[in-house]
Amino acid sequence: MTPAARISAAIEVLADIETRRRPATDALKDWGLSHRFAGSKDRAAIASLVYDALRRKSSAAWIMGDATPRATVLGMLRLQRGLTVDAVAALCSGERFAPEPLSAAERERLEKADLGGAPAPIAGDFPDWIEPSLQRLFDGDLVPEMQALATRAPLDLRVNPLKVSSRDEAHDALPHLGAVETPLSPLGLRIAPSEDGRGPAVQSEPEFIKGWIEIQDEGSQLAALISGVKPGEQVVDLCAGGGGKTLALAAMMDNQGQIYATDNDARRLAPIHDRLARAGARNVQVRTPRAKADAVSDLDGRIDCVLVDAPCTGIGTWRRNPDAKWRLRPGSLDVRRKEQAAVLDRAAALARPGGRIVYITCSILPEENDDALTAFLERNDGFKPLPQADVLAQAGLGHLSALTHATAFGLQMTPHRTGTDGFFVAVLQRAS
Ligand SMILES: C[S@@+](CC[C@H](N)C(=O)[O-])C[C@H]1O[C@@H](n2cnc3c(N)ncnc32)[C@H](O)[C@@H]1O
Repeated sequence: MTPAARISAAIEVLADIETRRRPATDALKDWGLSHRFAGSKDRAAIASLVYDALRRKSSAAWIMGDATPRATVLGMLRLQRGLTVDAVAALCSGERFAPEPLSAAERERLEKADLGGAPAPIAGDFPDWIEPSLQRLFDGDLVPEMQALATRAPLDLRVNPLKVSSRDEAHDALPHLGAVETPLSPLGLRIAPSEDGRGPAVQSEPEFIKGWIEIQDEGSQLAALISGVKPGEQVVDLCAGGGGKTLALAAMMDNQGQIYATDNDARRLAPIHDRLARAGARNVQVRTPRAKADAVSDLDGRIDCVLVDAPCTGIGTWRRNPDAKWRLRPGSLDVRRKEQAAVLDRAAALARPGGRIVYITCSILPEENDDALTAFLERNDGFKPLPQADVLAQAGLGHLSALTHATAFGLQMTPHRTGTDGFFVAVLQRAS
């Protein structure tokens, strides 16, 4: 397919997403099935155009004065991809499979590409109903923060010390990936986003298969490190899901002590077994829930560290999943808040006297972070939040203090401040 034909296809897919209100992945899959001549490079390039258009949906529509799929894609090419007006016009030749030529009005709009005077939800490309919440956290930085969350994310890897002696060794074994060291996590390697949005096939690399590396955002790596778990501790990973944090914790503990990994959704937990085996993590007991029974009821009051990687809206990962931002509804935030209260209360019973709860979300909404903890502390006396400076110093991550947003109870990472996904972390200690 020509680059122009890919643009026509992206406009078609966006129209499908809008008219049928369906997830981008479904619309892209259907498009691929009904256009079998398109190769994998074409499909990846079209997906990348669609996701970039979703990243900049509001701002692209604003500069074009028009919210149609065509206008959104044209505006995105200018705003997100930095194409000149002539380059956009050359793609819109009107020839076979190419979009129609630019109108005089479209040309004029693209020339100006003016976001001056745009309200924050437009300039920062987010749904306007979350503006008051975001304003509480970001205040004057709201637009740059949200613009950073509308960019493409790099692909981050975590080097696994259970399998490889140093980050350098892993880096040197994978020169063709063009990775560089992440600036904040001592275990991270970073592959910059490619122009066409296609990432390298990391999972096919022999070093991945041998367990030397895992795919994990630097923010998620830091959240695990901030937990400060040590060899010999008793740890529950209460929302272990596919085990991203569990693997990081096992490496921090050098396979000594015990991690109990569980989740209330057995299906989410399923991939953890293969991942643990590949990573050489041997101190993890997976507790798969059976029916409604509590899989960790025997551990109440015995645990040094309960990791709560809570279910959340995932707003902090919008760089990777821009479709989600336009699908978020107040009702889903309410559901997540109830789940957060439930997992926190469950964690409280597991912590031993003097033990700690590490509360993590990949959200930037105060409702899911400090507010959830305020309500928890009101329901559970006997816990107190530990000062972030102390927590970071203990974890050997003092350099994060100046970079992250300090909140009432924890710290907030963001793409703008830390170049990571938007992770929140707070540590609460149970009285001895
Ligand atoms: C953010 S995800 C976990 C990601 C995982 N820790 C990782 O690093 O890959 C949140 C998880 O919480 C689980 N969850 C939701 N409510 C829960 C509950 N009441 N008890 C335990 N797990 C719960 C969800 O099934 C989901 O897998």
